[in-house]
Formats: sequence, C-alpha cells, structure tokens
Amino acid sequence: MPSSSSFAFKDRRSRKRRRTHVSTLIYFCSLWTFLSLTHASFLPTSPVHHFIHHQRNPILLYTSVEPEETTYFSPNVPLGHRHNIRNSTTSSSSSSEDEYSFFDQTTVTVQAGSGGQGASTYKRTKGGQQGPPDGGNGGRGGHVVILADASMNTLASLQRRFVRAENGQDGAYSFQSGKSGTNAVIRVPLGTVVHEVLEDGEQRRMGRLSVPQEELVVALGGVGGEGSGVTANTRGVIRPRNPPTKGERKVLELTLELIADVALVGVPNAGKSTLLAAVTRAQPKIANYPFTTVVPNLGVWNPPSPGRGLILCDVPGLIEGAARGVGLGHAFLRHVDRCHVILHLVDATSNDPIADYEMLNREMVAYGTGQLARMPQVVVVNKMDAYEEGSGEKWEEGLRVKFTREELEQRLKEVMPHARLLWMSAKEKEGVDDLMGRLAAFVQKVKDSTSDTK
Ligand SMILES: Nc1nc2c(ncn2[C@@H]2O[C@H](COP(=O)(O)OP(=O)(O)OP(=O)(O)O)[C@@H](O)[C@H]2O)c(=O)[nH]1
Ligand SMILES: [Mg+2]
Repeated sequence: MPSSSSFAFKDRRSRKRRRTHVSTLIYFCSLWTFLSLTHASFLPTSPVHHFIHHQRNPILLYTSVEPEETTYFSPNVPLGHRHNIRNSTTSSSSSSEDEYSFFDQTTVTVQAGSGGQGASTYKRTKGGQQGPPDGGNGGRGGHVVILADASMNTLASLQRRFVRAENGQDGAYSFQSGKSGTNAVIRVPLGTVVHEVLEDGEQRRMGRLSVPQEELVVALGGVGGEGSGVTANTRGVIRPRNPPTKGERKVLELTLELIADVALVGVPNAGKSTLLAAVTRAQPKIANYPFTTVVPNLGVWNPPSPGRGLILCDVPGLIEGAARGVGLGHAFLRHVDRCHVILHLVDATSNDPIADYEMLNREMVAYGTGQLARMPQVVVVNKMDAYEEGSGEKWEEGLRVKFTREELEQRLKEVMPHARLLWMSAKEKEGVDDLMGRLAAFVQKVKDSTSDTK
C-alpha cells in the first residue's frame, strides 16, 4: 500500500508533466503561427498559406507537392525547374536570332589609351635636400589594332561594340618612365574592310585586311606626359611642360568582303553546301531544309595535280525577290558580285527546276546595276542520283523528279543562253571531279580575259 506522502509526490509529478505538455503545445502553436505568417512556402500547403503567399509574391507560389502534370511556365513548376526551362528557351531563341542575322557588317567604337602623366619629382640628396628634377615620362597609351585572323569567317564573334585600349602608366621618381598601355586587338576575318565614320556621317576608308596576321592601327594611343627629369635630351624642368595627350576615339564600320573565284548559287536546298563539303575541307551545315546556310562559307578546292586552286563561296539560298532584299538577298547577292564565275546549281528534285533557274536569273539581272547578268555562269544539275536505277530508296526518302533526265536537259537548254549543261551528284560525289576540273580551266580563262581587257 503506498503511503500518503508517496501519493502527494506522484500527484505533484503528474501536474508538473501536464504543465510541461501544455506549455510545449503553446510553444509549437505560436511557432506555427509565426512561421506561417513569415515563411509560408516552407510549410505544408494549406489554403491559408496559398492565400497569404499568393498575395505577397504570386510568381514564387508553388506547392510543396509537385502536381502530377506540370505545364511549362506554370507557377506550380518548382523554381529550379522553371529556371532551366526559361534558360533553355532564352538561349534557343537568342541563338536562332543569331543564326538569322547576317554578320558581315558591324559598327564598333574604339578608344585608344591616354598617355600617362609625367612625374614632377626631385632627386633627394644625402642631406635630405632637394636635388635636380628626376621625374620620368608618362607611358604611351595603347593603340587599337585590327588583326586579320585566318581562322575566322564572319564578324559574328565581334560582339563587343566598344573596345578600349589600356592607358599609359604615370612616370615616377628617379627617371622611371611609365609603362606603355597594352594595345587592344580586334580580330577580324580576312577580307574585312575598315571605314571610319566621320562626324558628318561620311565614311573614310582606312584599309582592307587581306593577308593573315596583317595589322591595321585604327586609333593611336596618346603620348605620355613629359617628366621633370634631366636626361641627355631634356634639360629638366621644374614642372613638366608637355602634359599627356588623350588616345584617339573613333567609330568604325567593319565590312566583310568575301572574294572568291566561284559563287555557288541556287535555290534553298539545291545542294550548294553539300558540294562545298565534297570538294573542299570546309564543313558547312548541311540539312534537308531550306535556309540551312545563313552566312556565306568559303572553301578552297585544291586540284589533284599541282596547279591553281579555286576559292568557292557557298552563298545562302536565294528566293524570289532576293534582288529587292527579300530573305537577306541583298547581303547575299553582294557576295556573288565579288566572284569571277557563278556556278548555278539546279535541283533536279525541285518541284519546278526550270522555274527555279529562271527565277534566280531574273533576280540576278535585277540586282544592282545588272552586272551579275553579265557574269559568266556554269550551270550544273545536282542530285542526278535521283534518276539512277534502283533509286527506290530515294523515292522513299521523298526525292521526286518531275521530268526525265532528257526532258529536263532539253527544257533547261531552251531557257539557257548556252548549251553547256553539266550533271552531278554532290552527295554521291559523282561528276564532281569533272565539274571542278572544267570550272578551274574556265575561271582561269575568265580571269585572263578580264586582265586582258583592263
Ligand atoms: N540525293 C541527293 N541529295 C542531295 C544531293 N546534294 C545535296 N543533297 C541533299 O539536299 C539537302 C540540302 O543540301 P544542302 O547542301 O544543305 O543544300 P543548300 O543548297 O546548301 O541549302 P541552303 O543552305 O538551305 O541554301 C540535304 O539533305 C542534302 O543531303 C545529291 O546530289 N543527291
Ligand atoms: Mg547550304
């Protein structure tokens, strides 16, 4: 039988335990209320939390339990996930913008470095007295230099719109001249022409970079200030008389001029890039959709036996209205203009190869002063493998030929100014060597005749 004192002890103990429980409960309830008001998103979802959070920051609203079906951009997608989606769409949209802009012309502002200050110091003699002036000259400001880089083929990488060279360092005591500022180097592809844009909007040609590693100084750095020091050439001055000068600042327009022997011209998907890849080491993008090429690609074809090679320019596909600028036609036709010979590729599997051929010639005649119309043209029908026997697989791939080979040849010759028509398959590399051999001889003839007439 428990004693009365032990009963009293137990009673006190159980009351104490109850009190502890109640105070713990009160503590958790108040903590709950506090957290729900301040950090609602960390807590399990309840309509109250939703409401509070929604009011404060609807963008950050998401449930702690991910909904079964998440829709992109829904506020219910966890934040990290949503960020990924956003990033990927932003980057893809910007890259597609990049792809469809034509980077052969850009404007850049350059600022050469200013000269450093000349020092105005005096030699300290043993007794702490001031000796003769010993200030060094300020360093020269860095120049802005344009450098021809053979590994580049567009101005696309020139994202910086403002280029600044380093300032020269200041001179110091004991005849220490300041270090010259480092030059700023702008790398551009070969064939870049540099113009200075003057204040009245007029342009002054500064030069063209055509040899690898060629340099063009476009903005001169400022001259360093004169120091006070006595040297063999200067008598020493109490205060430097010639202050440093500022570096030049210029607005430059850079234009990429591609000069090739042969321009590969054709409607989108004709196989121009396939031909370039087949005969040169260039690796243009090739795909079965129009406008795969958006920037002209250059490639060098080397003949099998030693001789003169050919520079080929794969011009992006041209469409109706190109001469008026449709589909960046102006920019592309400008490159055709600078070549010696046009290689006109006709796609045998097009819906209407003859209409394509005539349309392209119309555009070339309409472009500029009509000089493209006078440019010699070699016509070649591509994708002749589509006619080959057993071309069943090709039909499955969706290649269709509207006319037989003879019909197409006859119809083309009816609209062509001459009867020299070549056939090839750029993909299967059939007829390609023959074409290139003839082309090289023809280009040489054209070059010889133009140099004769000059
Ligand atoms: N069967 C066959 N397909 C070819 C031939 N030449 C090119 N193609 C295909 O035609 C499609 C277009 O080729 P591209 O070389 O990208 O055409 P492109 O003229 O450069 O096209 P754009 O850059 O859009 O102007 C690709 O799927 C090639 O594989 C060929 O001789 N035979
Ligand atoms: Mg192409």
